[in-house]
Amino acid sequence: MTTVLGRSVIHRDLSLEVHSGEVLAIIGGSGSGKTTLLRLMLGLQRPAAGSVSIFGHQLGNCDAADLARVRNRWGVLFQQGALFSALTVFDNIALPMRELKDVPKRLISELVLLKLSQVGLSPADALKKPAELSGGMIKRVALARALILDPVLLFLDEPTAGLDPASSKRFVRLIEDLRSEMSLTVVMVTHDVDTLFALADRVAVLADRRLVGIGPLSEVAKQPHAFIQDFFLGHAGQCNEDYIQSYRNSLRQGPLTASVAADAK
Ligand SMILES: Nc1ncnc2c1ncn2[C@@H]1O[C@H](COP(=O)(O)OP(=O)(O)OP(=O)(O)O)[C@@H](O)[C@H]1O
Repeated sequence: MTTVLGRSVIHRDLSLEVHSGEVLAIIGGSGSGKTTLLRLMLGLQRPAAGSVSIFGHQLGNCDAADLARVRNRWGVLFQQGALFSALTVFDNIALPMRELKDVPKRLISELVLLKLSQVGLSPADALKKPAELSGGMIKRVALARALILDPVLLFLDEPTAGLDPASSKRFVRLIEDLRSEMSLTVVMVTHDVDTLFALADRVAVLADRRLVGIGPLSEVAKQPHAFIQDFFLGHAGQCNEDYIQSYRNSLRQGPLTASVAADAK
């Protein structure tokens, strides 16, 4: 696949496959085309050459009904949460269900409250507006909205950006819990090494308009490309299976409910 924006070639002959059930992380320097790649996968942008296929459908060839069906099988967590400031938490989360039109009101209510509790928020939070929420809570509400249609695929754009280290750890743990509970496939863009250690099964590295590395973190981190070496600088001793496993185990310790309360504004 080749992507051109304006006069610039952003990706040249790039090929990427996402495996069912995995967490694939996309990393790369600023301006390397990570967000553009995500937008291509979401059908928000078209490649100049090549194609994007998802659930057996080629995005460029789908009619509106097929595209809607495909979109209903994925959820997206945008970088800033992208909540509507005029809507309550409840209405923000309910939005994708209301767009389906024929879902009964009572079912919408039940599902919104269920998703709220799944992301560690209380029914009282449903009445709040985004301005009344902490950064960690905004991410949780945005995640609840991304999951409201029970997707099989979840896209995360910089899921921990803007969170302090403790909130970031809590949010990563929540993603991991939900991922295993819901058997999700996850594609995430991140620049945060801790988030990679915590979640990624495979890492894809964008640089020089192409993928300069793809595979398990422990293998990718060994590759000599300058961006990869800079990215993992100071983490060389940690990029091995034993460290990654013990880091993941340490994140799982302690009750989740207590840590959720710490995100409250
Ligand atoms: N609409 C556009 N027209 C022309 N160039 C664009 C457009 N949108 C983005 N670009 C350029 O495409 C390149 C890739 O942008 P993109 O946002 O995908 O990078 P990124 O890796 O996500 O960067 P960051 O980590 O800084 O968010 C950048 O050089 C950007 O300037």
